[in-house]
Amino acid sequence: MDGPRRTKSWSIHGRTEITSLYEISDRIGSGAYADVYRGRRRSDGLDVALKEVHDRQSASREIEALQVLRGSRNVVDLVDYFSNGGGDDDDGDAAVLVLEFLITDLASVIRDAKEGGDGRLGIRVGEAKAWMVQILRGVEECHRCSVVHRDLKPSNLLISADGVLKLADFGQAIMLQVPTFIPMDDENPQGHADENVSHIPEQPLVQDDPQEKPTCEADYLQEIDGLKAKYPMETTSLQDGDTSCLATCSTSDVEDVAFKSSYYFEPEEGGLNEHESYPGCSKLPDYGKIFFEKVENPLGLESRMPNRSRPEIQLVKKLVCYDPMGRASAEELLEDAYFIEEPLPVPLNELRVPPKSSGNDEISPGYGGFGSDSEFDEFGGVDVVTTEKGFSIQFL
Ligand SMILES: Nc1ncnc2c1ncn2[C@@H]1O[C@H](COP(=O)(O)OP(=O)(O)OP(=O)(O)O)[C@@H](O)[C@H]1O
Repeated sequence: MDGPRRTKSWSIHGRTEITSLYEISDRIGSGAYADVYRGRRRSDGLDVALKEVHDRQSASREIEALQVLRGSRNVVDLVDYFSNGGGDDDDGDAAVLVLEFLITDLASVIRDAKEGGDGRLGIRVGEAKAWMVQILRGVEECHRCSVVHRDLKPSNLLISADGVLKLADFGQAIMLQVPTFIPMDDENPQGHADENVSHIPEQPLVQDDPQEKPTCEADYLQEIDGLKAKYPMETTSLQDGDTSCLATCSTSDVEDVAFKSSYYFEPEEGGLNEHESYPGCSKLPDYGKIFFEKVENPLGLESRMPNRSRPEIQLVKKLVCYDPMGRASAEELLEDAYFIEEPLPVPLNELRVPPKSSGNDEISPGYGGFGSDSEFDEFGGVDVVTTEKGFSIQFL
């Protein structure tokens, strides 16, 4: 007779090194790679979320990134972690991250605003700005530490009861240079994270020499080849990373390690060409894999965003700029005129923080699923068609 079937939830409840320190209660979420449980630290009653990650690479990426980002106000705090014991998910000893517990997320805020929770429809401009500033601060903190999140979406932006927004879910994150590790036991005298750590990324997630920047096109292409060799192409199903990559218009998860961002815009004879919108884009490794349907008589953002202020439209333009050299950084955007014009960002205690609600954006959408995840609705639907070269995206 077969023994009892081991389920995913069995593993965390059966691990005494975890249950001796944390009381584990309900499962509060699950995603492509993880099950998340609510918990309480036995020593002091701290509310935590225990994230059991069923994928080694995702776990090591998240642990590395969160260690580097410890102390960042707008990034979820990694309280502790337990490495996996060498097996994969089915061995029942997945890595478990102990995170500060956050009660809701931005997807719930948006959903609540659409449904008119609290008797008010929509998000006031001052509230939207306050959320945006916090997102930008979180992104700026990541980039300052050379962490690229690659999976930003409303359900990965968690929010505390007092309105502090924190970037979470770093399972797709990459490090662009060697991180300075802060040993967990600096702030954790019990030292159990250290004892349990067998965490060594299967593949290095960092570049060998962060100082060496490509100086010319040949160096740049050589660097891309080197990175490709170092991070072989993964064959993954359509998970979050792919979706995020789609949002930045790249086609694979791993190839975009440092520089990837490709667009294919079929130039017209004598018309708009790559020197106008994205100089050098044809030299990028994935050039030609994605193309957009030609837009006849483009109307411009102004017509799609009626009744918006000029700084607001300018801000969006800075965000959607094709050329990464022309695209604004989070640091620059934090200084943007939009955030100092009236109405100003509201103080955190004026933000509406509705309870977490479940919606269809909890599971990452596939390529066809843009419409449910955010305010893409405002821009109409998206039609994605597989083609011989890759796929084409048509904004309807
Ligand atoms: N620190 C936390 N506090 C409260 N809830 C959390 C926390 N971390 C995660 N969750 C909940 O668990 C869900 C899944 O977590 P997370 O997004 O990190 O997992 P994932 O498997 O990487 O998900 P995805 O499919 O989005 O990649 C989240 O949407 C959230 O509802």
